[in-house]
Amino acid sequence: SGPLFEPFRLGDLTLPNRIVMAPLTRNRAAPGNVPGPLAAEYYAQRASAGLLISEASQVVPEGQGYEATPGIHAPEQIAGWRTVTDAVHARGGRIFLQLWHVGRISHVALQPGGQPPVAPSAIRAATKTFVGGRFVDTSEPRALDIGEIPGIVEGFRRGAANAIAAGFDGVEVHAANGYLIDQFLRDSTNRRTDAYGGSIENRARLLLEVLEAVVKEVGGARLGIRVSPVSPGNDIADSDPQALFGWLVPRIDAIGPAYLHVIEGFTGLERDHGQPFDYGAMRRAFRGAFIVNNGYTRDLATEAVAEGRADLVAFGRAFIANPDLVERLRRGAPLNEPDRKTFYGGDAHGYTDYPALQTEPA
Ligand SMILES: C=C(C(=O)O)c1ccccc1
Repeated sequence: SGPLFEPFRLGDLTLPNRIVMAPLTRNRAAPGNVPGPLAAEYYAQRASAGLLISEASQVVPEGQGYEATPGIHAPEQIAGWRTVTDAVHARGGRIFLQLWHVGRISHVALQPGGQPPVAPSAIRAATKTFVGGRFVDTSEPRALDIGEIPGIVEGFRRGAANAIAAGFDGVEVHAANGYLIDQFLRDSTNRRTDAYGGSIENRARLLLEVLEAVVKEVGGARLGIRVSPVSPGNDIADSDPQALFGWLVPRIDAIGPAYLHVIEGFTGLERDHGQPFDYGAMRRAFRGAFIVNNGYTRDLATEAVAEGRADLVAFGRAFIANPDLVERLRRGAPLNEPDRKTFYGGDAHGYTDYPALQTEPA
């Protein structure tokens, strides 16, 4: 039934197909930023994916930027995630957790002690976040002191260790979409004059330190990285993304992660957005698995895998609305349309109540 349904070896895992559930923020965590009561059901419903990647989960309290996103830094959060991984494994699934720190994409109301969000430099993002049921302007951040950076790296390492303790099969470092690590990578947001700013090598230092710490903790087989080379979302830009990633990818490759997950174009919008980017060069510079994402259809995904441009294809919105996306793609069945009004926040509606295809009567 086609290239998307060939098994694939990812680290120590055998994925039964090439279809990945992309990380999706759903803002349904319970108080204490614990996974919500429906999270286990939501992920278990989608366990037929080759690989599930969880919603982004903050590694430290100041890494939270939106209401009701789960953490992976407190014991009760680890316990909450354990119910999710147990439910996915009981259905024969495999799941990675996405490790997150939002940096400046936050608001003082979400910050411990109402402090300013942290960032590489004190440059406010021209964007909004969601607090108290309303969209509000992100707050003015403060620049991290160089002495605080080891604490950020430790936060990611600890989060990775906590994710494995919670039963995850691996972790994905979130280096995309204008969040903290991406803010360090780009010269529009990183104006530091110390060893973490200026040259590409300096701007990439935090990411590589995080990857080194996490790979030491969990091993390359259980490590993935997500990047978005040219997406402008969350008010991010760079003067030369091709040079940045041309320098970066061989060094990511040398650390030996199982996969590189690449968002093509503008996250959630057009794939051919703005400046052209040579994704093929990235694919050729990386020896691990290559996951592509953003607006893929069954045909586009089949072509990408058949032509060797990707090993795996991640689907976001399609997985929100189709718990049995794998079966629907296998059959070429029509897909449920996602309801954008219930993407962020709420209850079971638009979360665990999307229908699967009726299986033929036995
Ligand atoms: C973690 C997110 C990302 O990577 O874009 C996110 C956060 C809030 C809403 C949608 C997506």
